[in-house]
Amino acid sequence: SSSPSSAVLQTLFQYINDHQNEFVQRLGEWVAVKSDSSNQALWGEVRKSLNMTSDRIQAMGGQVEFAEVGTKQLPNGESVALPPVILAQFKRDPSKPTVCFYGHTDVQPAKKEDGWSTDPYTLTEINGNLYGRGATDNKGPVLAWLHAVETYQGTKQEMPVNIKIIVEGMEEVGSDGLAELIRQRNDSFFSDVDYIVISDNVWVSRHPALTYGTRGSSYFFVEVEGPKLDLHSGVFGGSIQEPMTDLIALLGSLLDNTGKILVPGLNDAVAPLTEEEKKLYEDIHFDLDEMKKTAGVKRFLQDNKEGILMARWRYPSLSIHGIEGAFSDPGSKTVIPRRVIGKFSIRQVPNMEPAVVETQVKKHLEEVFAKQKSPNTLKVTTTVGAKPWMANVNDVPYVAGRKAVKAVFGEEPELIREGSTIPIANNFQEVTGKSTMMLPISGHDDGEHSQNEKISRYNFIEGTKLFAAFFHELAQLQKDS
Ligand SMILES: C[C@H](N)C(=O)N[C@@H](Cc1c[nH]cn1)C(=O)O
Ligand SMILES: [Zn+2]
Ligand SMILES: [Zn+2]
Repeated sequence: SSSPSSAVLQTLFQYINDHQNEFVQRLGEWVAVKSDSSNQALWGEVRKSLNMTSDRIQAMGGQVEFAEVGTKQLPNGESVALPPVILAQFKRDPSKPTVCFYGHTDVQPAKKEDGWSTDPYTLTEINGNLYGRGATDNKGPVLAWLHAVETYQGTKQEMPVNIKIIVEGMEEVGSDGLAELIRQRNDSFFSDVDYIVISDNVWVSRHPALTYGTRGSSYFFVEVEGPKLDLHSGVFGGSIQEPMTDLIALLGSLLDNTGKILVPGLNDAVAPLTEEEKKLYEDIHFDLDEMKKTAGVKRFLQDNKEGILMARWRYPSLSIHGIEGAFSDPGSKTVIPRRVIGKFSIRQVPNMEPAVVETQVKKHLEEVFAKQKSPNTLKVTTTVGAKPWMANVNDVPYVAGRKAVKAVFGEEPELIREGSTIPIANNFQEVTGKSTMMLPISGHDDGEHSQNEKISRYNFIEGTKLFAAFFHELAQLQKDS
């Protein structure tokens, strides 16, 4: 239509189209930084990615504070300073609503030899897709927010909202220190924030979506220690109880072949499924066969859309991730590892409590280990402990989000939940009491955490338009109220 509102949006969208190559090039510069937070040796790169974010914000006239969030104790007892968190803001107009967007510039590990078709740290465009570690999780979306602000400046349009920004570099390992920072700054940085918006998850189909729930997560380390050094299996095999045998028994006791978690009591807390909730799954677009193809699996544990979405969104799941200390190189070394650490995580849903889950898991593992009658020692520790998060889809930012999706994509968004975890989402809501929403721009097949992670040029550029339109729609809602 030719309303003044749509004229503003058309001007913004034109600028984004005209500058898309510049935006993609900048994403390439960001992806080139190996900001893998899981590897402490790469925290310098994490800091570099935060510095690049800060430079961009400052180039647009924003003020940046690098907030220190304390130290992390390493397994060897040493304490190291955590990468800081960016708290940024632009000049404030008290008559306008304030949006604070949150994102992260750290990434999951990636090596070409893991099976990537291109170098993970060289953004490579193939058939409209931009491949690179962090392209979608979460450098692309963070840049898209900044480009949306830049678009208002570039088109000389007045910013319709005030902007605050939080960017961290430790999300992939559980957002160390961030919850405490939010508590400390609740009465200062957050006091004038109206809405917190996160864009760190994916759609479930080719249709745009708004997300109103995420699962929580607890990460477990199960350590079994035996002999004082690795031993020859030809000499000691058969005469000692091997730590790896104990660990396999422990890990094997956690879930069955239907995906059911076998830790006693754990499933009891799960919120019951209501008829009303059941109906919500019917209209979601989700192509089971395409999903199978994308993931390269022969079948899922559930044979219908509703079953798969419920397993992803509203039921807990347990995944075993690895065994530290086990022989994992190619070849056939005949060693008995002296100490092994099994790693698994449990995704948590409403109404589960990470602290209760931790107690249940520890009790279960201790009981299984007791049955092993092992002379070895068992140690169970946890990290992360993130709660699930749920929003009210009638809140103002969801209304603005719907209008913005309509303006950019010409359709209504799907209302979805997310199986992954954004550790800080629940803290934002509980500590600040501010309305928190998730506005994803990443595609359902972007492969977060996988080989060949990507964001499509379409999602990156239309996503930038979505954010620009979101600012506009949010301000319009305030004017209309
Ligand atoms: C959804 C987000 N992009 C993400 O990948 N989050 C991580 C956070 C996490 C949870 N446990 C440890 N890190 C995830 O869901 O794996
Ligand atoms: Zn992420
Ligand atoms: Zn991630």
